[in-house]
Amino acid sequence: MEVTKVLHMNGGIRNSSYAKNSLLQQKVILMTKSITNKVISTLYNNLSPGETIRIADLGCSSGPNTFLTISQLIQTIHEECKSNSQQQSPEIHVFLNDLPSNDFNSIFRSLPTFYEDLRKQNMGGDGLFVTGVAGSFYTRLFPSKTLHFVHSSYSLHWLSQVPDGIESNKGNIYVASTSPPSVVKAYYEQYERDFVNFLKYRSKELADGGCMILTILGKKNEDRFSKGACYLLEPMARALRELVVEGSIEEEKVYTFNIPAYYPSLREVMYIVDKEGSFTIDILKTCELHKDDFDENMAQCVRAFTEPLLVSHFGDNEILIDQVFHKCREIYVNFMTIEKTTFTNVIVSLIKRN
Ligand SMILES: C[S@@+](CC[C@H](N)C(=O)[O-])C[C@H]1O[C@@H](n2cnc3c(N)ncnc32)[C@H](O)[C@@H]1O
Repeated sequence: MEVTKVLHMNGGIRNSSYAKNSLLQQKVILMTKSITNKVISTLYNNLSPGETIRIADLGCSSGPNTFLTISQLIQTIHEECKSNSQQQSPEIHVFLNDLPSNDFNSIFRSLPTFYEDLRKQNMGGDGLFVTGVAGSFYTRLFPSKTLHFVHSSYSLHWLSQVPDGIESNKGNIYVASTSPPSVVKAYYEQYERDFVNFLKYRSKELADGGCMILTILGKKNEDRFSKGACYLLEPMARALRELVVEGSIEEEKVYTFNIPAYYPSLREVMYIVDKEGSFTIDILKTCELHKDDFDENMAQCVRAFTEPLLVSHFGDNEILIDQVFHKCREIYVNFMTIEKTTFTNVIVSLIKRN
């Protein structure tokens, strides 16, 4: 599976779209607002007169969350202007990045309404420039020293590829309690390689004093089978195994399906940032979100971010995909009533070392 070609959230605004099934991620963006405000305020106060502030949102996807992130940032800049009695906000250039198969068309179609809403709220719109940037954030995306701020929410747990050497992970689609130690190691090592590349490239692209705030779906502790990730992916693994027993999918097909994602712990994030060395850690913490905090159909939520991967591996068979998620829905209901579902988010605020 070529992840950079295949991976994207379900586009558009149909029932299974990411736009309609991303409440969990929306809650997470709102949770980090105070940290983001603080960082943006500092950046604003350090701008030279007339300087354009350049911000990148990496893994922006499409739908309301894409615009929620930008409007929060713009609002903070406007509030800073007001409190400094400045008549005019600096020009703001926002780069929205995602993989090439992301639904950028939906974003571009929504832009006029977004600008109009900003004007209605007296937050300008004229000095805002939005640019789409298609490409993997595990590669260089921007010229040297051009960005002031990088934001990324719920994207950096995606890997650049399914780790090599995990053929023995049969019947699991991720790191599960029955995965051999070699599989756990391969997943972690792929994560470390990818995150190091991410930090290395961003350190080249950020201007001196530039900052990043990254929110990553993680695990609660060093327990490699920590529940957070299991809540999301284990029901799908069970659904696929049931479909093998029923004869709807070949066993070998399920044995070779693995999700290219890794959910790191706070200590793993800290270790990799320190080891790579381009950034100092300003804030590093975990925040938990409970399923009771948002009303979302988890099977639909998981469908919105995994369907393209399933289609690429099992074929574009709508009946089969419907079957998988029909089973998932039943499994989620049982799974979540037995256990109190909690999602652990690792939030890290980083400042580029000079
Ligand atoms: C769960 S969505 C998060 C979207 C949005 N930031 C939010 O909080 O709702 C993760 C996004 O990261 C993107 N993504 C994953 N790997 C990527 C990569 N290597 N480069 C750029 N985007 C990537 C996916 O395509 C997807 O749109």
